[in-house]
Amino acid sequence: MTAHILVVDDDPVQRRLLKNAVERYGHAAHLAENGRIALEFLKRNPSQFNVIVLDLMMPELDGLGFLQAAGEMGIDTPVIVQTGQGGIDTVVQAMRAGAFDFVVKPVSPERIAASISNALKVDHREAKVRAVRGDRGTSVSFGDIVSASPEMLRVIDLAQRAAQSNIPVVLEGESGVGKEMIARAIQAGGERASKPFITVNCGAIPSNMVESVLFGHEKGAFSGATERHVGKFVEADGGTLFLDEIGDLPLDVQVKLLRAVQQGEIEIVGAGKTQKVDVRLVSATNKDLIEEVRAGRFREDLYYRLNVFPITIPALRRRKEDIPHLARVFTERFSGEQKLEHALHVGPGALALLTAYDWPGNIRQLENAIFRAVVLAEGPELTEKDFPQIAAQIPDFQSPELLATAAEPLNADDADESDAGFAEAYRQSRAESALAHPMFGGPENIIVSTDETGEVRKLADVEEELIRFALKFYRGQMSQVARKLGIGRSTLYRKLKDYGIDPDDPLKEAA
Ligand SMILES: Nc1ncnc2c1ncn2[C@@H]1O[C@H](COP(=O)(O)OP(=O)(O)OP(=O)(O)O)[C@@H](O)[C@H]1O
Repeated sequence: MTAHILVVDDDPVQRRLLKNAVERYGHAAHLAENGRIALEFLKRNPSQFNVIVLDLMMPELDGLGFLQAAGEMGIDTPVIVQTGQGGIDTVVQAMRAGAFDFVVKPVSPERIAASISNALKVDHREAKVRAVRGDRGTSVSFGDIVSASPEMLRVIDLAQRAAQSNIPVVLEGESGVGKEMIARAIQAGGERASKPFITVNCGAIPSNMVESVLFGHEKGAFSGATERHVGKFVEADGGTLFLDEIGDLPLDVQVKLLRAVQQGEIEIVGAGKTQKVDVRLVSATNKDLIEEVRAGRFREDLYYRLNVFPITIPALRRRKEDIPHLARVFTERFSGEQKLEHALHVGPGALALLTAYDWPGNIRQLENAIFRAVVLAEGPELTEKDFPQIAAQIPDFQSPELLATAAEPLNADDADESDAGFAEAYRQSRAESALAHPMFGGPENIIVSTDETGEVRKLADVEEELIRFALKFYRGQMSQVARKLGIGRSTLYRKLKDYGIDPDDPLKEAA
């Protein structure tokens, strides 16, 4: 099948090279000199192209501007962005804006062809997936939030307490750490669960519109106000208003927000009177708000009003224990959404790689990486080969095949800081496993059926080993362990007692 590829690049040499590469692999190339011209093509015929190859640095409308505008137009053609060396921040932004893949310039014809071929598979299969993803609904409970690290368990504990009252909460954390997810869980876990949850991205609204968006306006309130507009505060009445990127709120609107918080009333633009509202506020920021106060960009009085209950959600690289769990949960979910007959597994190589990476775009970036890997996977297991972009960014990543050598002595000098998480845990758990079960020094994830004399082992011994393994595997999360083993929690506790297993240290032999 001939696919139609739109190449958007302001550099004529690049355009020609990409055109040649695209045509060499049997596709038709269409060329645009910048984002504006590309958008015009799309306006004329939104489904004309199968894949878009987009330069990020362009005059008139750059790559990010194009992605945003295309998203607003509902264009869902997979976009491959081209970036210069070291432009990881822009790549993260591009991925966030919906890009499918990225290639680093200068790009070889083979690399761009492979990326186009992947994007074409997504183009075919993803339409179905998108429909399912769109249906997932927005209701999130605390049970949906994957958390294994002590840091995240603490966040959940604080958030659950906040959910019990109407206390204003500020969620702090980098982009993609899960602030909105926690905000939704707070709403769903409290008495306002059945009431509206309204989100406003304060950073995305033009500053002259913020007041009208938040508080609404009457018809004729200002030139262009041809209709009455209901503001977000009124929409959220009785429920929760999630103010995302609160640090971007203009100072004059901050004064009005302060009144809304202090007195529970708002003034609709052009109405000349106030209106009572009952709104629970959850705010989020990826800025250091106190720093914004010091710099005079955020009102101190509003800061103290909103920040009654601050919760900081750490970046994913600070809680690497969560990565394997998130990876498994996302893989299972996307396998289901893809309607795969059997859910894919995440192999140890992939887990080690994903854990070694620092994820500047946090959980959103991990989720997108797994989504793409599941869509494109060929076999029953995701391996490190399914994450080429991640692998390319950790050139000294140690292949897990090497790590899998059981009693290999640990050499701390080998692992740099980013490797430390899973790779170290993996080696340690293998070493511990070999110590605790010296006769089963084979790969950790194998339960051997015969003992050293060649006879079949006792059922109880195998059961004990499996329970110890499951406790380690699910990091002591008892309800998950019981569920996965297919037994009730009370049965699990009885068995722990019978076998003398300490759930906090499952590999320790009973005294
Ligand atoms: N602990 C978690 N378990 C499962 N999924 C998560 C978790 N945290 C975040 N996610 C998923 O990661 C994605 C990003 O999360 P979310 O939008 O809540 O982040 P955010 O911090 O609000 O990002 P931004 O600041 O960019 O708005 C979402 O798809 C969310 O469902």
